[in-house]
Amino acid sequence: MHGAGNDFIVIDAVNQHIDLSTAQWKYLADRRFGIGADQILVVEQSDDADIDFRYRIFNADGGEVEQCGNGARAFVRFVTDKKMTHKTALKVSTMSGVIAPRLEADGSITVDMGAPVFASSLIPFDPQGLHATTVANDQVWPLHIRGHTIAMSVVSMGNPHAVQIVDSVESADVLLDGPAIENHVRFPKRVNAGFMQIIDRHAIVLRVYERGAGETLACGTGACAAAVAGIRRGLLDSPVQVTTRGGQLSIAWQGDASPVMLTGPAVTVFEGEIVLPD
Ligand SMILES: N[C@H](CCC[C@H](N)C(=O)O)C(=O)O
Repeated sequence: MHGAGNDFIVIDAVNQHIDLSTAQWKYLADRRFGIGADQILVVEQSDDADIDFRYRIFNADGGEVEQCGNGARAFVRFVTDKKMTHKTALKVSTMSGVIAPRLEADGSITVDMGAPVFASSLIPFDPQGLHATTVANDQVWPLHIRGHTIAMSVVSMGNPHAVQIVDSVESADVLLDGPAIENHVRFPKRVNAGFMQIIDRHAIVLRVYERGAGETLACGTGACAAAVAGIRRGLLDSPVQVTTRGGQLSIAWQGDASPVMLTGPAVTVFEGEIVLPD
């Protein structure tokens, strides 16, 4: 499946027992030796009567992570098409809390991704010794990367994001700066690196070098983080249309502790079975 080109293997772990090793997750995600995906999404039963499903996410590097916005839309499409639910509005628990995806009449999917988090310790981000610049309602941090300093907004959507504004996403050094940011010592759990080009107050173009997956064609939580950072900096107004290399996403956020709403497509490409090596 994919959501704006961010591609996933989605596995039903309600009707089969799934307990894979890191090496097996990596094998599944490998585009040459396995099936190939940015992330692997696992659909599990919920042990809470008020929650419809549990949703686990593994990056292509085999690491389990807290949240995946594009994946949440593929999740809804999967459980709906597999008739694992008759609901169109779900409550789904993830490692970072409960999200609420909803299947819209036009086939798009809107996900309440919860409120953004800015406290450094919760990102987690180590600002020690750095002096932030206050820009409207945002704190912008000077991060030293590959011999130059980049002004970063740092925000969590359950997973960590460092977002910078660039003049052009096409000329941005995503493939060199991206991994340097992802693995920067000030992010103890690494970080997703967003490169945002502002078009107007309601539109951006975005590239994201994702933690554990490299550059993807779209990043849902990255689109949320970029829109939130731009709104906080007084440069964007909700809703924000986000153009990614894989398609269009729409983000709505009313500020402060209100939830970030992510809307976009979810497409099933094919399904099948695989015999996993031990
Ligand atoms: N690479 C992310 C997980 C997937 C997020 C992205 N695919 C999305 O749509 O939000 C991380 O390590 O936090």
